[in-house]
Amino acid sequence: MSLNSSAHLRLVHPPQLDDDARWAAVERRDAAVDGAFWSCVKTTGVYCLPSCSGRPKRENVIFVSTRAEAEAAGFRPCKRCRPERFVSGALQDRIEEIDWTRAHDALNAQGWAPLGRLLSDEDCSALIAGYEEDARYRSTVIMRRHGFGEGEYRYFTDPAPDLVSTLRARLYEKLAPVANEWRMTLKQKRDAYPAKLSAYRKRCAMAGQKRPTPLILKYGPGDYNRLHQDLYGGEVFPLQVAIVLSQPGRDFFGGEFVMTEQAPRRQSRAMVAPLEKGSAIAFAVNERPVECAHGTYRVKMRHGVSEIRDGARYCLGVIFHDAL
Ligand SMILES: O=C(O)CCC(=O)C(=O)O
Ligand SMILES: [Fe+2]
Repeated sequence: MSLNSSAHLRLVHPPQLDDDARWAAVERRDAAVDGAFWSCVKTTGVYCLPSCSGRPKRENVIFVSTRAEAEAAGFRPCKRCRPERFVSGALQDRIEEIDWTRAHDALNAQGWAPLGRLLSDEDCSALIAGYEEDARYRSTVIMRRHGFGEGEYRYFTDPAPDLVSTLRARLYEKLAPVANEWRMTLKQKRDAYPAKLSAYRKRCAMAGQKRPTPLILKYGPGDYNRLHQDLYGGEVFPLQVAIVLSQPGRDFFGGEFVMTEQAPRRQSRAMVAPLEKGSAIAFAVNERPVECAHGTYRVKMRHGVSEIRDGARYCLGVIFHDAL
């Protein structure tokens, strides 16, 4: 099975349609142009795929080219056609389409940011099927043996499949500016994070951290992941990404992605991130700065997964520093 995300491309270069052609496509409910544009319905406040079964009036519809534009204008995803679930095109383009300004604001405000759907059903299935292929992995961890929880995970060997390498390299570039901002705010002595993952991995290697950290986790009924921090040595990139590969409420029940934050002299706060199949979350690995009237303080974050009550839950973890 191919893990190359271009194997199931639908629209690599969406045709540039004028508004009349867009409206004609909406009238025919043309799934072939899904992803090429989005129709926002002023009367209902939702935005839709061209193939949506809804029947808006022409005068109530405006067209936009990206979901970020629709959301910025205050429109919500339609409950019928679920435009937030739609994925197509090259993975790089999906990553570009994320509203990174909003993600950066969320990371600064709460230490985590939903990135929306990044992987297609086919991507998720390929990664899950690949879990059984020993040659892809450098090691397997049975969580109980280390007191990490119940379940297991496997670290990809180098080079990881295209999909995983692309995700890691491109997401790194988007998150490095936040990492550098946090480094400055927290007055850390470490050098600036380079713009490219390849340069950062060289730095990890100089610190003796040479083993790749992207992994797939697999949980069954009764399994869970204790609150933890993914630190693998002194070299730390302060953000990481997780992508759930199974659909909650169908493939598994329970198994929520949980985070806690510990501020100085405060009780911990718990946060739960809603994650659908294929959707990604970026979050703080260990510390993040919080600015207040008196200056800046440091908050510690941990993450884990609540008990899976039934079914199977797989997750792709993308950590940017390598391991000792
Ligand atoms: O299974 C999950 O959602 C959490 C995975 C995790 O701990 C990680 O990606 O670092
Ligand atoms: Fe983790």
